[in-house]
Amino acid sequence: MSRTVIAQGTFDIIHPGHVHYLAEAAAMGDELYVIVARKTNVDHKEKPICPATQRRDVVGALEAVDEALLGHEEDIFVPIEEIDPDVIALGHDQHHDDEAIATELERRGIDCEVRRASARETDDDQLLSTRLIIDRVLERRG
Ligand SMILES: Cc1cc2nc3c(=O)[nH]c(=O)nc-3n(C[C@H](O)[C@H](O)[C@H](O)COP(=O)(O)O)c2cc1C
Ligand SMILES: Nc1ncnc2c1ncn2[C@@H]1O[C@H](COP(=O)(O)OP(=O)(O)OP(=O)(O)O)[C@@H](O)[C@H]1O
Repeated sequence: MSRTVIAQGTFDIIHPGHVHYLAEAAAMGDELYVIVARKTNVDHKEKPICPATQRRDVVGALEAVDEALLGHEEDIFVPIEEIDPDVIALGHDQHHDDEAIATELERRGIDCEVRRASARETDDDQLLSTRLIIDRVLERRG
């Protein structure tokens, strides 16, 4: 039976950390759906610069991704209910509580495993974070 995986994030300025996360998420199953966060739901850091449709289109063009879709504006569990995945792959630094997500999935009758992807490390000068890229741009061009 085919296993469906969901990954999620803001994906404002794409970098190799995103590519690593999505490749690892894809390897957890057969089909990878990626939910792209709406600006209104990004409240734990600066809001994204790029429009949601642009972020979705770039994520959807990555090799590991079967389908990228815009997240729901109010209830983040709506796309999950529709896709009915086997695995939710959380990013290594995502602020969401694994246990709280698992509890809500159970409450809604969604039988799905919650896993964490690993971090991509770098030993050179790569910028594996949207915030670091923006900081560098401001430093050099601001
Ligand atoms: C399982 C899961 C589903 C999500 N679904 C949505 C969604 O439908 N709409 C949305 O705007 N954000 C959704 N999010 C939230 C964002 O994708 C994300 O957690 C956060 O706001 C963006 O921060 P990040 O890029 O640092 O992860 C979801 C998060 C998780 C963990
Ligand atoms: N270096 C990395 N290694 C592995 N996963 C990463 C890395 N950077 C981001 N991700 C993952 O990609 C997903 C989307 O990340 P997000 O769009 O918040 O990017 P970001 O570059 O980390 O942003 P910011 O720097 O603004 O926090 C998250 O699940 C995050 O854990």
